[in-house]
Amino acid sequence: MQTGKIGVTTENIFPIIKKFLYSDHEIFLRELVSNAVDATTKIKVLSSLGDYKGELGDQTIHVKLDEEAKTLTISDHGVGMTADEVEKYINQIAFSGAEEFMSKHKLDAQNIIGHFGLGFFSAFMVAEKVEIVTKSYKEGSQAVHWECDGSPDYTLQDSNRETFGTDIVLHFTSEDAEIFANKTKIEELLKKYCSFLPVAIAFGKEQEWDKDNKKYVDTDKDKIINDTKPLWKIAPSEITKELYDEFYHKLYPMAEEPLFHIHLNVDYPFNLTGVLYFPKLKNSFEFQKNKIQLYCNQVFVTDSVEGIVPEFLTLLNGVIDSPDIPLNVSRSYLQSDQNVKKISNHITKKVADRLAELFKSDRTEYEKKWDDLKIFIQYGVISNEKFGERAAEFTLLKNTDDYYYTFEQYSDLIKDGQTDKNGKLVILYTNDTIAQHSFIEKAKTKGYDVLVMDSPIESHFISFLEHKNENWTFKRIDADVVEKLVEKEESLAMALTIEQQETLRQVFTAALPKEKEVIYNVEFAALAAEEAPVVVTQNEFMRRMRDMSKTGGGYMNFYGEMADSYNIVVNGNNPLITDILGSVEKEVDAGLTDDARKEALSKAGESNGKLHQIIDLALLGTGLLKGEALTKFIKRSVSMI
Ligand SMILES: Nc1ncnc2c1ncn2[C@@H]1O[C@H](COP(=O)(O)OP(=O)(O)OP(=O)(O)O)[C@@H](O)[C@H]1O
Repeated sequence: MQTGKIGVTTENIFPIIKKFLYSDHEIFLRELVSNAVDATTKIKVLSSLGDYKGELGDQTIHVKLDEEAKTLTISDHGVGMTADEVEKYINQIAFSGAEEFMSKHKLDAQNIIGHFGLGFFSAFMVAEKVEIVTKSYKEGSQAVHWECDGSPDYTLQDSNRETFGTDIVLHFTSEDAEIFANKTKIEELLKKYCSFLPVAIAFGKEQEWDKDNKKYVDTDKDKIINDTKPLWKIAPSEITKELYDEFYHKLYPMAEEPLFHIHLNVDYPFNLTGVLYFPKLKNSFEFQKNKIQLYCNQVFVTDSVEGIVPEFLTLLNGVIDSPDIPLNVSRSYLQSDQNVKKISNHITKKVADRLAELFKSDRTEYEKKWDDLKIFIQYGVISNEKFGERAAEFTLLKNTDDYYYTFEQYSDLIKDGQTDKNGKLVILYTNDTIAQHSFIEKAKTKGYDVLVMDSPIESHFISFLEHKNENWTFKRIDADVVEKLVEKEESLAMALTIEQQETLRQVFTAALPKEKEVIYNVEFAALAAEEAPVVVTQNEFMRRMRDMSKTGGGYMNFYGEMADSYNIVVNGNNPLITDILGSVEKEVDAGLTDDARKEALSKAGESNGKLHQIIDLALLGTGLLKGEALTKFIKRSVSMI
């Protein structure tokens, strides 16, 4: 057996690091500013421990762009480096001085950003040459000047720099200079990645309006681009609602007031701080996703948290900050990271806790917010089992009179009147109180309660609830005639024989509008004589599958492609129906052969004005009478008058 070490030479690995270290070239700035922040934090720590006894001075980090020379300089007043340290931390890739510093001074991950000892080299993704001019804070240190042109060869020599700290100078490649040697671009990147870093970062000067020249001019004052103590790092007890709202508007300038917030603050078993906001979702969620910003020690990492937090939580807004979310790695790694999983479970729990607390402490207020919260909670219930279990206590159902009920309260309310002959609880709902008005009225007259269920994912939610509660069945209010919505033992006798129903079916079919996109099925029901002669309903199952296919996908697409189908329910006990039957029977000779009879019945149907009128009225009542059929109806009605 032979053992050995695989040889990795810098000549081979360096170009790979340069090219593939990060997918996004712009993060070089994040890395270099983070290093400057780390160096500044270190000197502060050393000073507080008494290991550094001198003055700290102004610690602002300066970022300077020379558009002409195509250079960018990042200057800090941090610990600096001795020649030996440059040798160790810079010349040896993947040796992190940050890690070493933390273990030496027994700090946890909360203070220092760097971990991997790779970030500095991201400079070579955009620069053809990088210089470091640095002087260590240690007494008697010699300042040094390091320079490297992107090949593994570097030079290191003494420098005459007098103050401790570090300047990193990037000379952009001509290609990258086109993008990055631009003030607006650098400012945009600093705002994106560094807005909440804990040390002040200056870029350019504050401007003021020059009345004489009518333009903005630079003042002497440095422009600080960041907020060094962001809200999520402040103890909740010190923050007023106004401050939370103000911070929200800083993050999302165009957004409406949020509904409420959750302040996250965990230090065991992982570190997590943050503030999450519930936006007003109304009844849509398409444009709301991906607004949570993820930070690692106040450094912006990403705003696409999909895969990192559960899907439904991406509807929330706000900031999550955790040093336990690794900065320098790919998304696929992030998703499988154990810490990320724990964090995501924790947030789910916190969100559920907060909702439960709001519900318990002020139900009236909670009910007022329900319409804006509903879609979030429904989405959570469907997609996240743990959340679903918790949400049973604070999920509400709203009826057409704007009363709100928990599941338990609602089933108590309707169980006497709306249990069918098989012992199932029939929950009636509408998704459109205006279009389904006549159905709702009928149901109410019968003593039924009707829920308003109109979110875009309502069909999924309803199917989910039916799946969880075997004893529940949901029916949209136009799924059937009111007498059949909740089926009871006793039903009225039907005045029509089977043969008469068959005759009428053919007559009705001939009179119905012929549309490509719509299928009508003629059915008979034994309703009270004074009920409408014809009612149009839509089968619950088919309709729901079609609705779900619009928001769902997968096998449900099959339903989405099918034509709309409606039931034309004929009230066999209404005198108008017996009247139409009488006139048809008079018209069609009883002794005809089957085919001839069929034809004669069709003719009789097509030419029967009364029949057309009752069908059209029923279609009109459900908003289905359109186009040519509507024009004919109006003409016919006028001539009748
Ligand atoms: N501005 C600076 N001042 C002082 N030391 C620095 C500075 N920049 C880099 N260093 C030293 O060089 C080391 C390597 O930096 P590098 O950015 O490559 O890695 P890191 O910050 O440790 O980790 P990460 O890869 O997570 O950024 C740092 O840990 C630090 O000791």
